[in-house]
Amino acid sequence: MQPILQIRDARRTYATPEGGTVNALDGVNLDVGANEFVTLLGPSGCGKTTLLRAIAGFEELDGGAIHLEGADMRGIPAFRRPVNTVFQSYALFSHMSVARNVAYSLEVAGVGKSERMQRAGEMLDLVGLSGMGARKPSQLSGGQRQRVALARSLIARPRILLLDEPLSALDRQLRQQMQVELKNLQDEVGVSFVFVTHDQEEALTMSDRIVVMKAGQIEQIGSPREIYRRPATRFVADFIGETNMVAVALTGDGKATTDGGLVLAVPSDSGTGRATAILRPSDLSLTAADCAPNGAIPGTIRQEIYLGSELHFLIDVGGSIWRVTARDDGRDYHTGMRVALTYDPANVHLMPEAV
Ligand SMILES: Nc1ncnc2c1ncn2[C@@H]1O[C@H](COP(=O)(O)OP(=O)(O)OP(=O)(O)O)[C@@H](O)[C@H]1O
Repeated sequence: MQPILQIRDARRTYATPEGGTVNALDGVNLDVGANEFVTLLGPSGCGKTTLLRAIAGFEELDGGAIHLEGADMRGIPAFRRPVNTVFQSYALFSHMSVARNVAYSLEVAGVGKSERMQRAGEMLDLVGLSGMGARKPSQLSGGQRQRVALARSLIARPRILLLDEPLSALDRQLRQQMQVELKNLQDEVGVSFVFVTHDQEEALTMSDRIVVMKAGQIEQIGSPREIYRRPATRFVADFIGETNMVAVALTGDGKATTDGGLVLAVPSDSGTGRATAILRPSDLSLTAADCAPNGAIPGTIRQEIYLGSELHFLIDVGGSIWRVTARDDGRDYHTGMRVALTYDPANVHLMPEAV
């Protein structure tokens, strides 16, 4: 099936006031399918917003091409593209009613009032604001205003909705609620979403696929599970959640040896040579040193961090610090205690050492 959005070798260089240049987009390739929720994730300055603005038509590329529904977008102004954008600051018209805000693009397009109001009502139902059309934006909460902005963007039935950190102004609880709602809404309306965030948890929660960017390039594209479980590079492993990374030599018999002489069990088909082994803190379990099974990793608790139902531990393993997340099982673990770490070898992910 033809992708709705095709990006080929997109390049954009900015001249900086300091006299240098920045490659904001440095050869980006990406396809987005119909009804897909794709998230652009990466640290500040990696090029997420530049890519979104190039898709929307607010920014020209220096090289490469963007196709929407098969059509080359070069020279096509923003308002003629089958996309709409939701920004962090929702920029509603404060003097207009909520319904009129939502219907504004239809008003500009000359659609008659009764149809406008009917469609605005449908959109407000969709985003959970039934009956609030007569209010002014100032009479709504932050989360409700963001929903009005969504309704306003969806009313013109774009094929793709671009969302630039739309939840970042909301407090944590509302934000988590809106993450679930936004994903449900996207399923319901069947529009492709390209969502920008630097919040990895948000990306994992909502996306069908995550695009991890670094310095104008794509590091990895994959499902949330692939990105979390099988990071392609150290950068991705580090950026998505907490990680234990250790350099090892694979000995080919389902074993690997760290530079400190520790022997780890790894998946049996792992081959030989140098590699980086990755173990997530939640894949490690903690036991007291005196009841450790064979092959457990010995260590000493350096710090214990209490987080309600979970405990986080920093464990000294032969001079390097490993992170472990454990459920609070009521046992008395304390700083300085000798412990052992156990794990399922199938959960050890191996990466080539160089990346
Ligand atoms: N108009 C501009 N002039 C010069 N440099 C720019 C301009 N716009 C962006 N840049 C630079 O291009 C790079 C990418 O910026 P961009 O806004 O796309 O990053 P981002 O990933 O969206 O970051 P953030 O998460 O902070 O919004 C940055 O190094 C930025 O400083």
